[in-house]
Amino acid sequence: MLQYNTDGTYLRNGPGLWDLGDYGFRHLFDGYATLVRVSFRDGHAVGAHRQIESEAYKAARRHGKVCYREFSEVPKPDSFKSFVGQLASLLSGNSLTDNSNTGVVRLGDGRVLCLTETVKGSIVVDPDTLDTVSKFEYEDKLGGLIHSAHPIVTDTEFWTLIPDLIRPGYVVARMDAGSNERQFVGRVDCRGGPAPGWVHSFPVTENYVVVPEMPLRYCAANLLRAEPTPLYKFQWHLESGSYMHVMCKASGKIVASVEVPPFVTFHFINAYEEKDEEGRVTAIIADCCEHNADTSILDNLRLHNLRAFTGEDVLTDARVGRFRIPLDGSPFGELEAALDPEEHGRGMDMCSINPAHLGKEYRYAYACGARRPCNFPNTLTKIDLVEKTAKNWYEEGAVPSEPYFVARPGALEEDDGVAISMVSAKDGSGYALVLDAKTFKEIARAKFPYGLPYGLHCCWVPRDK
Ligand SMILES: CC(=O)/C=C/C=C(C)/C=C/C1=C(C)CCCC1(C)C
Ligand SMILES: CC(/C=C/C=O)=C\C=C\C=O
Ligand SMILES: [Fe+2]
Repeated sequence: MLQYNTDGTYLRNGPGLWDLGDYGFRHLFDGYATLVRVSFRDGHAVGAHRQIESEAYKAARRHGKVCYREFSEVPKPDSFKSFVGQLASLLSGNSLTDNSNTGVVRLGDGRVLCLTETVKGSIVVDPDTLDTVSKFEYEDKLGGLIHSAHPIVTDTEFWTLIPDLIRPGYVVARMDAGSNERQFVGRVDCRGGPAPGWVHSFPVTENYVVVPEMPLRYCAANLLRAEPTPLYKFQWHLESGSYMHVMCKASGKIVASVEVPPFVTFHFINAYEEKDEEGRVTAIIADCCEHNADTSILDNLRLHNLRAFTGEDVLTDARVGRFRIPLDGSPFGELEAALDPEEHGRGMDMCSINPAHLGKEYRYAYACGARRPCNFPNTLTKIDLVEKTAKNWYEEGAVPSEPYFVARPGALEEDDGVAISMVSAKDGSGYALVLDAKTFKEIARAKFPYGLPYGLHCCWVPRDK
C-alpha cells in the first residue's frame, strides 16, 4: 500500500526498445519510445507500460530493421536510395523518424502529447490506456522538420523553437491551448557558424523567450552520413562563438544578443527576470544542466558505455550553469556554476522544477546527480539555489530517472510536494519512488513486477482533469 494522498497519473516517456531481432541499436537516444504510467489513487499505485506506435516503430517491427532515420542510425544499404534520393527524402522529411521517445506533456486542453526532435514525431496518447491516439498535426504554414524536443507548456499556451538549417537561425512560435496552429512570433538569426546550435530545450521568463546558440551545431554533412560520427548529426564549432538571444514574447523583437562562454547543455532548468529597485528588468538569469563545454557526454550515452560499468569514474563533470544576460546593451553575458558542483557529485541532468515558478524567481531544482565512481548519473538531487547546497538520494547500484516534481494540491511553498522517479534497482527490478520534496526523504515506493528500461521525461495528469 502506498501512502500518498495526491491522486493522478505520472507518465514517463523515453527510448525503451533498442533491439530488432539480432540487431542492436548503439545509442541511448535511438530506442523506440516506451511510455510508463503510474496512477495514484486512494493510496494505491497501479503501473503499466506500452510502446508508442509510431510509423518508425511499426515499420521496424514489420520489417525487422530500421526503416527511418533515427538519432544515430539510418536505414541500412539494402533499402538505400541513391545519394540524390537520400537527399530528397531527407529534405522532404519523409525519411525522418517519428519515434517520439523524448518527452511527454499535458497540453492546456488536456491532450497528452509525446515528443521528440522531429516535428512529425509529435504523437497524441491516451494517458489511461497508453494507446497511441493520432499524430498531432500542426495546422499552420510554419513548416520545419525539426524543433526543440522540449516546448514550454502551460495551461494556456505552448512555446516552441524551430531551427532553420537553410538560413541559419531559429523561429520562435506559440500556440494557444486547444489549438493545433502555431503562430510565428519572431526570428533569431545565428551570429556564428554554418548552422544553428542544437536546441534540445530553451527557457522562458514571464516576458521573454531565451534562444540559446551553442557551438554544438547541426551539421548537414553528418545528417547524410550512413555511420554515426562521435558527435552524431552535430559538429563542434568553438570558433563560431556561443550566444544567448532574448526575444520579447509580446513583440517578437530581440532585446538582447550577447556572447557567452562556450557551453554544452541538453536541458535548461528555468529562467527569470532580474530587476532593480525600481522594478526595471536589468538582466535575464537562465540556468541549465551544463556539461562544462565538453561534448563527450553525447558519445558517453552510447549503450556500450552505459552497459559496461567497470568501477572506473567515467561520467564527465556537469554543473548548474547560470547565465546572466544583461539587458543594457552590453555585448557579453556571464556563465558560472550556480553552486559548487561537488554538492551533487559533479553529475547534473534530467531536471524539473515546481511549474508554478516557471519563468519566475525560484529556489529549488530536482535532478539526477552522481555518487562517484560512476558511468551515469546515479543519485537524485535537490538543489537549493539560495543556500547553494544539495540534498542527495542514493541507493547502491540503482539508476534513477528524472525526479519529477508534483506539487501538493493547495501548496503554497515552492517545495511542498513530491519528487517522483522510476528507479532501476541493482538486481534489475524496478520501482516508482516517491520522495518528499521538502526533506528529500522516501515517502513510498511501488515495485513493478518486472524491470523497466531507463526513461527520460515526465508529466503529471491530475485525476480530476
Ligand atoms: C531522445 C532524445 O533526447 C533525442 C532524440 C533526438 C532525435 C530523435 C533526433 C533526431 C534527428 C534526426 C532524425 C535528423 C535531424 C537531426 C536530429 C534532430 C538530430
Ligand atoms: C540522459 C541525458 C539526456 C537526455 C535527453 O533528453 C543526459 C544525461 C546526461 C548525463 O549526465
Ligand atoms: Fe530532454
